[in-house]
Amino acid sequence: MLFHHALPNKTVIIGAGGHAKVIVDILLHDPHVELVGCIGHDPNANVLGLRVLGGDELLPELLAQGVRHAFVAIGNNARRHALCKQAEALGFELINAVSPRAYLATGVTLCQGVAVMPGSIIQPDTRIGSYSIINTGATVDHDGNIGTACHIAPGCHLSGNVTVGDESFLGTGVSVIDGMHIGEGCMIGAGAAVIRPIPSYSLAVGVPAVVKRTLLQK
Ligand SMILES: CC(=O)SCCNC(=O)CCNC(=O)[C@H](O)C(C)(C)COP(=O)(O)OP(=O)(O)OC[C@H]1O[C@@H](n2cnc3c(N)ncnc32)[C@H](O)[C@@H]1OP(=O)(O)O
Repeated sequence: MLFHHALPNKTVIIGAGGHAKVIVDILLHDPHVELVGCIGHDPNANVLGLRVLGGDELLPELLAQGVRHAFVAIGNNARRHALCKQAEALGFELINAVSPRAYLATGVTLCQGVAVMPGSIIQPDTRIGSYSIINTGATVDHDGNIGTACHIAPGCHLSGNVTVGDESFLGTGVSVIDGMHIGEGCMIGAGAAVIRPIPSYSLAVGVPAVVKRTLLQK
């Protein structure tokens, strides 16, 4: 009987800041991934010893050299979203970075380019849209629906049946009661408790969360 051992996917990290460090820490332990370096503007950035190769202009050359996989490790939602689209348009396949210390229950769907950090828990039948981040120790309970390019920051707790629209950011430690809908392009301040639906493009803060102002749409 022949055993086929697939070679690890050569992968470039787009981004070289603090968020990239956390992603690299996860992917360094993934046997399916071989990290070739980071894309960033500071050649001296310290990304857990991974080399900063240069700027975005290197991406077509890397692709030609057989680096077909990428992960966009940028914290800002709109910027990450745009860079993910650019990388895909160039021909990269975006991988997921899922910590082995996260718990993903039955029926969880992760789309492309998703980060799931250590200590996070995603409960049954929840969907995490492409390019979203479920950060350290955050929990998303059953039947959740997180849109594209969202960021659920460290220690957030989303109860069952919560939906979050595209590019929304929930700051550290946000709590959301079950069945709530947070629209797209929202920013929810650290420590807020969401007990009423939040309209799209709102900045909401506090316990309970109230809308402070409307944000500019793209
Ligand atoms: C691994 C990582 O590090 S992931 C990154 C995690 N980062 C975070 O969680 C950051 C979360 N960010 C926040 O909470 C910010 O304060 C934001 C985004 C809500 C608001 O930022 P800004 O747009 O700069 O607003 P600004 O600081 O001017 O505050 C606006 C008002 O909201 C209040 N406010 C801001 N943040 C909060 C908050 N978290 N809770 C309660 N009130 C708040 C301010 O006091 C101010 O009130 P005022 O108008 O009565 O004076």
